[in-house]
Amino acid sequence: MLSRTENRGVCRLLSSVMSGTESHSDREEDYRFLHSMLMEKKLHLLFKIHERLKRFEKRSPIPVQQQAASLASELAEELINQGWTDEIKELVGLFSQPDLKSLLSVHDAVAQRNFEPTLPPVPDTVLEDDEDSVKIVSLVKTKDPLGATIKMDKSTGMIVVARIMRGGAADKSGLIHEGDELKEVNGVSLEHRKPKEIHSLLARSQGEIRFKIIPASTKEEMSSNKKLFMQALFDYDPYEDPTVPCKEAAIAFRRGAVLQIVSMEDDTWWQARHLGDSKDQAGLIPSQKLHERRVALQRPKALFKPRPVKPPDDAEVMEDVDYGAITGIHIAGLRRSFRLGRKSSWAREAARSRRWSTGIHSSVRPPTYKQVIPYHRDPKDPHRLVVLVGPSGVGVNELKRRLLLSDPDHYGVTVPHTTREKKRQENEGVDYNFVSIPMFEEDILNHRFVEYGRYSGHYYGTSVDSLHKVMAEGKVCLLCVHPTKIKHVYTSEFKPYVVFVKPPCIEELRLTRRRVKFVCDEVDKNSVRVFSEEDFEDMINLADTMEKQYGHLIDKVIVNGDIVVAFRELKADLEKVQKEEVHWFPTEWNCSSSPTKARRSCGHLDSWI
Ligand SMILES: Nc1ncnc2c1ncn2[C@@H]1O[C@H](COP(=O)(O)OP(=O)(O)OP(=O)(O)O)[C@@H](O)[C@H]1O
Repeated sequence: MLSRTENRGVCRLLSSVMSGTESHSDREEDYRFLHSMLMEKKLHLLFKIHERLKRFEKRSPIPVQQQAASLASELAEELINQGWTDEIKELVGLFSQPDLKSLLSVHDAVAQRNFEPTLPPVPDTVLEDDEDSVKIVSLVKTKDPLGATIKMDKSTGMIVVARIMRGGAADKSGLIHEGDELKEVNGVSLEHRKPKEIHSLLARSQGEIRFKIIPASTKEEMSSNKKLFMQALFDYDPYEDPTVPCKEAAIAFRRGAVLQIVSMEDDTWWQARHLGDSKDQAGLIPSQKLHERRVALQRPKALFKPRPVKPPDDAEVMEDVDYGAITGIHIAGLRRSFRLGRKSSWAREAARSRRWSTGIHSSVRPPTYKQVIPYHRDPKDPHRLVVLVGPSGVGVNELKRRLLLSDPDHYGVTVPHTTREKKRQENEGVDYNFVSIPMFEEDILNHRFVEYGRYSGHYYGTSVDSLHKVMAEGKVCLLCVHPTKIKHVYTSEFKPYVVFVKPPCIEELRLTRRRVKFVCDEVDKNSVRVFSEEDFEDMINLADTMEKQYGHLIDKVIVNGDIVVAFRELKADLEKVQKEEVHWFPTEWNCSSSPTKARRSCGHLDSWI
C-alpha cells in the first residue's frame, strides 16, 4: 500500500500529466484509457520500487545471495514439512506467488550480472602456444572507441598498449593494461603491423573483438625471473677462508669466472653456482658487501711517506696530469703506436705524492663482482678492441710489439694525431695524422680523442676514428692507454677486452730486468738506464693501486715476469676470446651497437584505438 504522502505525490504527478494530455487528446475514449492506465495500482508500486532502488543505488549494495529464487523454493518445501501454523501458511503462500517468484529471479539475474551480453567460449586453438603467458580478452564492440593508445616498438615490432584512458571501455573492462603486448586481434597477428593498420582492423570488426595479449605483469615477472650472472673480480677459496659458515657448502672460483646468482637474501653470503654447472644445488659465496668490507680491513702492503717533489724543467709536460711524454719508434716496419705512458721521474713522484696524500685507498671500492649478460657473437661482428694497461715500465708496449710482430695481418695499431711539423722521412696518415692546432683543439672539444696530451708545445692524441679505422680493416686493434681513459671506449660499440699487465714480485723483477735498459728521458732518446730498486717499488705499488681502482673494468690479468711466458699466455688468451661464441658483457652495454641506433630503436609511434 502507498502511504498517504506518497499517494498524494503520485496523484499530483498523474493529474498534472492528465491535465497536460487533455488538450492533445481528441477522443474521450483515449483519455479514459490513459487515465485508467496511469491510475493503475501496479504502476504506482513500480514507481515506489524505482524510488527505493534509487536510494539504494547510492549505497552500491552487493548481493548477499545469488540464488535467492532456488533458496525460496527449497525453504517452502522445508516449511511444508514443519506443520501448518498460520505464519508458515502465509509464508509458503507468499513464496508460491508468481510476483515474488519473478522478483526473486530478477534479483538473481542482477546478482549474477546475467544481463551482460554473453561471449562465445574461447576456441582451444588460440591457446596453442605460450599458453602460460598469453591472455585472451574478448570485448563487445560498441560505437565508442576502446579508450587506449597503442605504440609500436621499432626494434622488436611489438605492438604495446601505451595508455589506457580513465573511464574508457578498456579501463572499465579491467582486462587490458598499459604495457600489455597485443599479439593478435580476432586471430590476425599484429607482428610488424603499423598502428594505422590495426586501427582499420578494429574498425572492420563487428560484435565481439578478441585480443591475444601478453600481459605486462607476465613480462615483468619473466624479466624478474631472468637469471642473474656475476663475473668474479677476485679469486676465492673457501678452504682458505676461516669465516665461511660451512666450507663444504661454499664454492671456489677464480677471477673472471661467471657465476649464476640464485639467492641474495643473506646480506653476507650469497648463493651461486658456476656457469654450466648442471648440479641443481648452489653453493655459498661471499656477498659484495662482505668482500668489500674484508678488503677495506686489509692493511696496505706498504706504507709510504710522500717524498719531496722536484719541479719539472719543462712546464708544458704538466698539461696532462699523470703522464707527460710520448714514445714513437719504428719497429721492423711496424709503427709502434704512441702511448702517453712513461712518466719522467718527477711526474712519478708527483703522482705518488698525490695518490698517498689524497688517501685514494680509503675511497676506492675494491673490485668484487660485475653484473654481466651473455652476448652471442655474430661472426660478422668486428673484433673486440684490446686495451692494454699497466704501470709504466711493466712491459705493456713490449707485449704489444710482440703481438704485432707475431701476426701483422691480424693485429693493428692506430695512427696518432699530432700538431708538430712533419719530418722529411715521415708519411701523412702512416706515421702520424698531421693536423693544425685549431683542428686538434676542435676535436678535443668534440670528444674525438680517447687520449691526448702535450709535449714540447705540440699536441699528440689517439682519436676515436683511428680505432674505427683499424677495426674496419677486420683487425684486432691494440690500444695502450692509461686506465683513466678506458671509460672513453667502455661501450658496446668497441666491446673492449681489457688486459692488465701486472709486475711480478720484486725478486722476479730484479731477476728478469737485471740487464734491461729503458729510455728514461724522452727528449734524449739515447739516455737509457737500468731499472732501479725504486722503479720496481713504484711499479708494484702503482699496479696495486690501479688494480684496486680499475679492477671492475679488467678482463684479464697477465703477470709479466718472464716475457716469453707472459707473451704466450696473452696471445693464447686473445685467441681464445676471439673464438668464443658467448661473451659476457657488463649489463650497461645492453643496448644496440651505436648511440644513434639506440636512439632509433627507442622511437615508437602512438595510435589511438
Ligand atoms: N718480462 C720482461 N722481462 C725483461 N724485460 C722486459 C720485460 N717486459 C718488458 N721489458 C723491457 O722493459 C722495458 C720497458 O718496457 P715497456 O716499454 O714495454 O714498458 P711500458 O709498460 O710500455 O712502459 P712505458 O709506457 O713507460 O714505456 C723495455 O726495455 C722492455 O723491453
